[in-house]
Amino acid sequence: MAQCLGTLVLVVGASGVGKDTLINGARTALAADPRFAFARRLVTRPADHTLEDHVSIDEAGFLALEKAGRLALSWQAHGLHYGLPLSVNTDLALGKVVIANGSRQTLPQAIKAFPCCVVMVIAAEISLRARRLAARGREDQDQVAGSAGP
Ligand SMILES: Nc1ncnc2c1ncn2[C@@H]1O[C@H](COP(=O)(O)OP(=O)(O)O)[C@@H](O)[C@H]1O
Ligand SMILES: O=P(O)(O)OC[C@H]1O[C@H](OP(=O)(O)OP(=O)(O)O)[C@H](O)[C@@H]1O
Repeated sequence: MAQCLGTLVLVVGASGVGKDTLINGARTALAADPRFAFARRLVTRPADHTLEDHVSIDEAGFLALEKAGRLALSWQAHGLHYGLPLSVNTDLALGKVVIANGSRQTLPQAIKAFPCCVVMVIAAEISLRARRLAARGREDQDQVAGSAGP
C-alpha cells in the first residue's frame, strides 16, 4: 500500500468521453503549479502525443518492469498493458495531487493500493462518443463498435 500524504485522482470513463482531453487541458492550466503532478503512463501501444503523452513500451519490457515491482499500478484492457510509474508514489509522499487516466474495471485494486485515491467519472452520451471515436481515428470500426457500451 502506498504511503500518501497527497491525493491520487483517477479519471475514468468509457472510451471517447474525453478523459485525455480533460487531463491535457488540466495539465496545461496547472503547469506552473507545483502542487499538481500528471502521471505519464506506460502503455504497450505506439506513442501518439496528440492524444496521450504516454511511455510506449513493448510487452516483454512491460512484463519485466511489472515483475520487478517497478510500477505503482498496472492493469490490462483492450489487449494492452497499462502502468503508472513509481514516480506516482514519490509525488503522493510529497503531498501532491497526482492526476492519472485510470480503469473502471480495476478500481478495486487501485483503491486498495492507494487509499488516498479519489475517482472522477467522466460521462458522455453514446452517440456523441461514437462520433468522437470515429473522428479520433485511433481504433478501427470494430473496436469503435465494441466501445459502444457504458
Ligand atoms: N468536449 C469535447 N468536445 C468535442 N470533442 C471532444 C471533446 N472531448 C474530447 N473530444 C474529442 O473526442 C475524441 C476522444 O477524446 P479523448 O480525450 O481521447 O477521450 P478518452 O481519453 O476518454 O478516450 C478526441 O478526438 C477528442 O479530440
Ligand atoms: O476499465 P475501463 O474503464 O473500461 O478502462 C479500460 C482502459 O481504457 C482506457 O484506456 P485508453 O486510454 O487506452 O483508452 P481510451 O482513450 O479509448 O479510453 C482506460 O484508461 C483504461 O486503461
